[in-house]
Amino acid sequence: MKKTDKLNNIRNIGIIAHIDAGKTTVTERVLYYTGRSHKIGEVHDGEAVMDWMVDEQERGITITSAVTTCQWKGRDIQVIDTPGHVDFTIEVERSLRVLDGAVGVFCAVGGVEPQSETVWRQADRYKVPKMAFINKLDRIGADFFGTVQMMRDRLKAAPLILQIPVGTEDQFSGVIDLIEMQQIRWDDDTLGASFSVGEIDAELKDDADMYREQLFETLAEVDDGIMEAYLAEEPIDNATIVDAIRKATIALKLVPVLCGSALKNKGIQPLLDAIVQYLPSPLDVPAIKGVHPESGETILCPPEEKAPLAALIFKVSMIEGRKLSFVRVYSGRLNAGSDVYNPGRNKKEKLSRILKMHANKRERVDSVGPGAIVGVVGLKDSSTGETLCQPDHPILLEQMDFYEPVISVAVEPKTHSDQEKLVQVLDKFMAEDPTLRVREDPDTGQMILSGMGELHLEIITSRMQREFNTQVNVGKPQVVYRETIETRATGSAVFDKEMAGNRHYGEVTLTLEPLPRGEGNRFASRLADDALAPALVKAVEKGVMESLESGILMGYPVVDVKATLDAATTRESGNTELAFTVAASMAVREALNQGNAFLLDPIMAVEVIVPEDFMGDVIGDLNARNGKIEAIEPKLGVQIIKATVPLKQMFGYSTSLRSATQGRGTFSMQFSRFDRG
Ligand SMILES: Nc1nc2c(ncn2[C@@H]2O[C@H](COP(=O)(O)OP(=O)(O)OP(=O)(O)O)[C@@H](O)[C@H]2O)c(=O)[nH]1
Repeated sequence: MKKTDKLNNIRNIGIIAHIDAGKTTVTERVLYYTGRSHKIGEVHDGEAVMDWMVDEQERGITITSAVTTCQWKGRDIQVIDTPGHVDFTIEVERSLRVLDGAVGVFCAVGGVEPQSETVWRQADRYKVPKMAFINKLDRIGADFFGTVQMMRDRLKAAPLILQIPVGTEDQFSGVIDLIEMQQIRWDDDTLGASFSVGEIDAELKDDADMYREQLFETLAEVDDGIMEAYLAEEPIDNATIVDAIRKATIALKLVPVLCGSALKNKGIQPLLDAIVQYLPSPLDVPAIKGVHPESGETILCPPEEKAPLAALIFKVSMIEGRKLSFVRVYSGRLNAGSDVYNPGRNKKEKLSRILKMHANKRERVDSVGPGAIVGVVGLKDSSTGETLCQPDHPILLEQMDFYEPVISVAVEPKTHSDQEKLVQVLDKFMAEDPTLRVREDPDTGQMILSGMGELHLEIITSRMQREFNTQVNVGKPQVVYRETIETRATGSAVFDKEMAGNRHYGEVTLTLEPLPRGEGNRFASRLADDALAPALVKAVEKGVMESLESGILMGYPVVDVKATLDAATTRESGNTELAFTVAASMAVREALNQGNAFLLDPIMAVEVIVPEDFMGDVIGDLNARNGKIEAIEPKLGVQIIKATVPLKQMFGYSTSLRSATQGRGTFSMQFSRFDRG
């Protein structure tokens, strides 16, 4: 087989969905029908192959994205299972970075829920071509066409219906394929492994004709060839239709829609066919770009074996005490036993093993090329979001933006032996999860964990106790703030000490001034070039930046300030970097004291969906919580209220919304920015 043929055969896909839409069940069925797993694990029995962490089994939700490779009709499909809870959007983003295509799974009863919208928009942002699978057609209240309409309204997607369901709720028996114009019926006795393809039932023929007509109309709108043939009423063969759909999907113009019931084993094989037919191979997506770490010059990473290596670490997991890094190769080859270079850390690393992943089972391989997504053992220092390349061809792939942790809890070890374990365990968690931050409270000595949301921290503290047998008392969740200053202020400090027989001297005057929100921190020097040795200016900058890591009010990071070095005094000898770093840090603290420091609240973007009747109460409640209403959009009998609200006002919101709307309101929220609360 030619190399390009091999790349053509790869489909790197993710399954994205709202919590409970059925991603795990769909993935399970995919593994079953592709022959990699011989038993269907039901999520509600806590047996699913992908959900292998105890916590996930107990909660029935998928927390960690696991990648798994399977084969379908000669193609390699690599599935990344992504989490649906908004606390874990970072995991979703990480996976989206390395995918070439995605399947959105929707529940036919719940339709497109706010969190599916969030994930869908993230996929849009990364320009990921998508398909949709409308699941749970066997459930009471299932509404296939209603869900398709919601895709138009809520996701602003252009759905292309390729199948219509036959029967609904407990009568759901199969689908009509609108391209082949055939009816597919699944055999319940073989868990859906066998199915028959035959003529469309007479009473469904008219519907099928109408939806096939619609399919052509939709396709003709985005494809000139189809348009011409359609207008001229010429016959269009199926291969041409498939080809046009593939092009439109990859060009992000249309979203092919399929349907079924994963739990009842219906609809999965055509979904696999469609993944292969319509979603892109690594050759079909634009080559990603990186930059040269020094010159900043743009470098393209074509999916070619001969090109220099460019690979991205998108996840790090600690499994059985070993660090396993998940890597996507874009260009070149990754070879077991070889050295790779991490330019972000200026470090060489050795790859000891490359593993193809099947949920928690692994297969060793010697070498992989472009398009591969594999687990790698042996990387010591590299972490999530970093690039691996060849030392003689350094490249930095774009950094991923991480979300701010906004909630924290204090944890206290229960016994002395727990105390010893705690630090090690936390180190492991931090290696896996860049959104988790840990610091020690200087006053109480407690460890403070900060994360993306209450559930995120709950899962971490519960894994700590169960997987690592480290028992802790967990405090109440607290909001994580930032600190900044209101007014410009100056600080001066001298550090003059003899330590271990050496004199250290440094004297610094600097000014802090407020910057607009979201600008971050900056450092500048106003000194003439020869006034202070460059190494000492660097030492001042280091002191400033370190000092800004914890503010004077409550020890939260200080943001949005500019520090300018105004003056520095040296002596004949003893002008050390250490002294200038410490003096700078002391000067910053003085300036913070003078600058009217204040707290910045995490402000959340909140979206509430309520039936019309309850709108007044819900808006009143949001106002009472110091929220700002940004938009109100009516939609099919409900109102979508978009608001920004300080996180500290959102504790207990779900209970209060439930009682204000007789349980009919739903909401989602996401971190927006730090600002005055
Ligand atoms: N009736 C019915 N139930 C289904 C179907 N697919 C999944 N379920 C059930 O819906 C629940 C959620 O399914 P999961 O597969 O865990 O959903 P998920 O989207 O992976 O959820 P998270 O992992 O929590 O994000 C489970 O109880 C499944 O058994 C379906 O086609 N029909």
